[in-house]
Amino acid sequence: MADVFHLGLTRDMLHGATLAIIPGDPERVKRIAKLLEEPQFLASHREFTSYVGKLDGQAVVICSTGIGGPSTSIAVEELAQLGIRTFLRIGTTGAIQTKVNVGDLIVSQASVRLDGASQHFAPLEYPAVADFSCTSALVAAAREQGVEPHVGITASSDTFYPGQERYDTVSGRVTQRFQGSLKHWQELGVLNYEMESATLFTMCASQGWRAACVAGVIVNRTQQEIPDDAVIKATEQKAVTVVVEAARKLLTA
Ligand SMILES: O=P(O)(O)O[C@H]1O[C@H](CO)[C@@H](O)[C@H]1O
Ligand SMILES: O=c1cc[nH]c(=O)[nH]1
Repeated sequence: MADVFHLGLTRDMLHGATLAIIPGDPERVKRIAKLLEEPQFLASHREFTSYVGKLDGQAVVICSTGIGGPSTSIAVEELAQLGIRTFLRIGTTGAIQTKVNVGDLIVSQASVRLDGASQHFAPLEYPAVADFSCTSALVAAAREQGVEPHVGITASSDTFYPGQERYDTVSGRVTQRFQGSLKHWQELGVLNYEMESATLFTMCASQGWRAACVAGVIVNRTQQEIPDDAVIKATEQKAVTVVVEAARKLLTA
């Protein structure tokens, strides 16, 4: 029987791992696992697919979070119940600054809390901030791959469409709160939109766990809306390599 409600995992299955790599997309889990030693499929329930493997002999878990804060909060809580204390998110993202190109990587230092789930962990005044050592490991790992990541603030939204001020919907409607918000975030220096980091950072910082986030830029909202499949694949792979090498650094530090 599983030790936790949703993930279908027991503590024994994790082989003592304290670090997890957490993509949003379940399909990405296997691609990450291929870069580990002795990768082993663990479970697949709902949006949560998990593998365990090793980096330099130390156990690492990979578990998808699904899209958005609520499912991320479940994955992170249940992984923490099983002993995980460091969470490295690897995602995809839409940039909103002209200086950021499709194919670039963004490491989030902190996130604007446009989600709901983070408010179930700490009040809105509390910052959604990444762990410094994990963030530094992501930046160092990227540089070692010859990639200079953008490091800065991310807007983390519960919704892909209105919360990220997309008008290309059936109704074409964006509620008042978000009308003009993309421009406002641009002016405030926000780099990008994604959907999980605010929940992840808030729940981890407020409970003494470490979290960081690297994301591959698959669209730039100042240029185009629909991403190219080949670009998605290549960009994701770049971010996957960086997150695995960052995990290795943190495990051997
Ligand atoms: O590629 P993932 O990790 O899922 O991340 C991004 O992609 C999804 C939206 O398409 C959201 O989850 C967003 O945060
Ligand atoms: O624009 C984008 C692209 C990926 N993920 C998001 O949340 N937004």
